[in-house]
Amino acid sequence: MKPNSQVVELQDMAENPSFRKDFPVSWEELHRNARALAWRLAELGPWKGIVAITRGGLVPAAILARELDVRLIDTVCVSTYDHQDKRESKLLKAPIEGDGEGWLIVDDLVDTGRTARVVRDLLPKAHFATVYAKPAGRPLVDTFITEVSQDTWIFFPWDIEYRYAEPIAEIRQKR
Ligand SMILES: O=P(O)(O)OC[C@H]1O[C@H](OP(=O)(O)OP(=O)(O)O)[C@H](O)[C@@H]1O
Ligand code: HPA
Ligand SMILES: [Mg+2]
Repeated sequence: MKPNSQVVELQDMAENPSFRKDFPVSWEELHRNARALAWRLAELGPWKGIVAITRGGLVPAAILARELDVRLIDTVCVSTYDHQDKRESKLLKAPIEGDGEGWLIVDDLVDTGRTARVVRDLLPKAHFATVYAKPAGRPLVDTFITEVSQDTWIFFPWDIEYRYAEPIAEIRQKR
């Protein structure tokens, strides 16, 4: 997202027919959900290590690593979106070698599942965990915490800042 452009982005989003609802997530909410994910994953471990899908998976991976006492952390670098526009998934850096058995793959969310499919193909035996899931990507995730509808765009705390919020009545008047 461009700096200082949240209002513009939210208006863009309202005009984007694919994403009709916005779902802003605070740092506290993300932390709480990532810890809830850690409780579930703690029962399924122990884990050899974590593979974080950059960049969105880095913050949840750090929280999970702390909670699960995992010190071995790798990354797989995949880029699929240019803000809300989908592109070809590009693999910029591969993760550990092997089939991923005993490893945890972590991302912030699955949306269409395109990114997840790329990483699952690389590490077919790893356990795939995300904080959020949309219905199209849900079958690709082993463990997640919160489901949101497909027409929702999740705004993560690292992509937003505190701003004046227009009253709902005024937003509705303009539609
Ligand atoms: O299920 P999908 O439709 O593939 O969408 C989910 C992926 O999209 C986002 O990453 P993005 O490509 O925007 O890169 P980023 O994590 O570096 O922001 C998000 O962090 C997931 O990795
Ligand atoms: O809803 C979303 N929010 C942030 N990044 C994303 N990448 C795909 N879908 C989303
Ligand atoms: Mg990502």
